[in-house]
Amino acid sequence: MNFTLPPVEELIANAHVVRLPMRVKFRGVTEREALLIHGPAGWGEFSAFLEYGPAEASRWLAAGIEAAYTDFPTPLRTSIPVNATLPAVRANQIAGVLANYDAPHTIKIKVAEKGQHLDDDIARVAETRRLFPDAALRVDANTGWGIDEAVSALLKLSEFDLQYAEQPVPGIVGLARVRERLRSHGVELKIAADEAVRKHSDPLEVARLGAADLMVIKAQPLGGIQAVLDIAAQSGLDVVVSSALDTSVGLAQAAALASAVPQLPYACGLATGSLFAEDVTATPLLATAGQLPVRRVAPDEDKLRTLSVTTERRTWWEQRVRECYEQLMAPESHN
Ligand SMILES: O=C(O)CCC(=O)C1=CC=C[C@@H](O)[C@@H]1C(=O)O
Ligand SMILES: [Mg+2]
Repeated sequence: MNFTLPPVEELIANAHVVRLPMRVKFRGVTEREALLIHGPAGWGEFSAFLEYGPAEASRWLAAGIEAAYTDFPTPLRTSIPVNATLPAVRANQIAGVLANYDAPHTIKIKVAEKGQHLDDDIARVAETRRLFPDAALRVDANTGWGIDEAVSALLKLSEFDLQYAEQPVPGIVGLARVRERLRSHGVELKIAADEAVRKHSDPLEVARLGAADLMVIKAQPLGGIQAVLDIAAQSGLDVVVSSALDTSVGLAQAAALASAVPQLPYACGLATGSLFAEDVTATPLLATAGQLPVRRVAPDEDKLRTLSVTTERRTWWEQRVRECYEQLMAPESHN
């Protein structure tokens, strides 16, 4: 970390825990909990997914503290081109979900959802292509396929003209295999690494092994803006800055990260504010015509009140902050 950790009691004293309802199920959740930290530089977000243990979640805490205690970097751009994100909904729900985004020019479609089949993915991608004939389409399987399955699925899905496929299979070597196998079929579909970057002990391994064409990078999961800018610079790969399904406070940090990345050849996955039915401010960070503004976000007091969680959940989050803080204080911490 490039800043001194404030005392944990100070973090807890200045924290608010909220729960936001979502318009549509995403990543298996219909509600999203987040702890927001108020600090001298503004607001930060700590919203590691509930199932993550302290080692992984501590990077998210470092990011939240960074946002609350340090200034955002000097922006190289004032707005960020963003994609709409389409959860693994049925084909007849697509138009309704995408109506929550203002004129998207790029759409990321979730595929390989547990309990669904390749036919569902084909129907979803085909219908999205029918509705948006000129949009750039990409798919994200979140490691949901095996190698053979990924190759046959992507051979079929690439008929709809895909910009890239994100994390079709688990691991780093798996990505490289899928990429090679597609090429041996004459399909030059680009492969993006996401989980292989943010969940791996070494986020640069993908780049070192040349396992993917581009990297998805996220502010909270990778420990904050400065940590991610270092990873991006060292990787030498093209990057796509994506959200961690954050509230508008976390999205502001992610947009600040995207604003400071030297090259942004692809739209970023930062339009996820549109997936929420409620946000922490009456002026949430939403995209207009595929562009997201770069600005700080402070939650509204009345939203903090109406969206606040039960005492029991608040206690759970406080305990989690303490456990993650311990990790950040540990001498072996890589953060
Ligand atoms: O990249 C996007 O378009 C939106 C963000 C997004 O897809 C995700 C946000 C949070 C958790 C992840 O499962 C998921 C992703 O895999 O990229
Ligand atoms: Mg992904």
